[in-house]
Amino acid sequence: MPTFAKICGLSTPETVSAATRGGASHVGFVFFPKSPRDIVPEQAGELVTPEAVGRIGVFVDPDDALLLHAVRGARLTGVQLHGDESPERVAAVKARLGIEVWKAVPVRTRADLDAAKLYRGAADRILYDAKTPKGTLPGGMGLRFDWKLLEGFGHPLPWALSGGLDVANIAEAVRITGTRLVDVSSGVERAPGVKDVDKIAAFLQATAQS
Ligand SMILES: O=C(O)c1ccccc1NCC(=O)[C@H](O)[C@H](O)COP(=O)(O)O
Repeated sequence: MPTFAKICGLSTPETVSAATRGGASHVGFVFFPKSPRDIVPEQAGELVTPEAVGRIGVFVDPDDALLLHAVRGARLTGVQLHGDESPERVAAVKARLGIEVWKAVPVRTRADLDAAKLYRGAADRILYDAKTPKGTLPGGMGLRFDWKLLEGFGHPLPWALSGGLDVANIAEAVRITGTRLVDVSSGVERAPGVKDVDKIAAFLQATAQS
């Protein structure tokens, strides 16, 4: 079974092209002003991707106006909710937008995984990401959690793994967790918010071989 990859936090034609040429199944655009990867929906809309590649917008506790604007402007096929959105809010977003909804679940301990169960029937996919320190960004920090926590966990929904992945650790991450979809941001950057086409290519190649 192949392992698919989402390259997150893209903002230029060159890096989007590196992701799609390298076989990424999804690209991610961040709509969060505090992030160094923040992009306006119209700019994301100009970034061309093949039909088969999912276009996922990343949001932190967005209101409906932002969601609707971004879905249209950036031609999103899905949204990733990376804040404190409740299961009810996630279900309402899904009903309103009618596209795929991913819910990020921050993980540091095994007990954190239980939050994923609350989103059964609300989200389409859980994205397990590393819990970040208070006062910092909720994602895109290059932090990883103990992947062994996922061993034996009964996943309530389709899922993806993220947090601190890079070319050097992707094979181990896939081996330990058995994940079929990974998500990366900092691990394919040369500085926060600055993606590197060679790192994107190397990560996707290593993922395909995992
Ligand atoms: O990437 C950001 O700047 C960001 C900001 C606010 C919320 C979420 C964000 N990113 C979400 C992602 O999907 C990242 O790819 C994920 O957190 C993994 O990031 P990294 O550990 O840097 O690979």
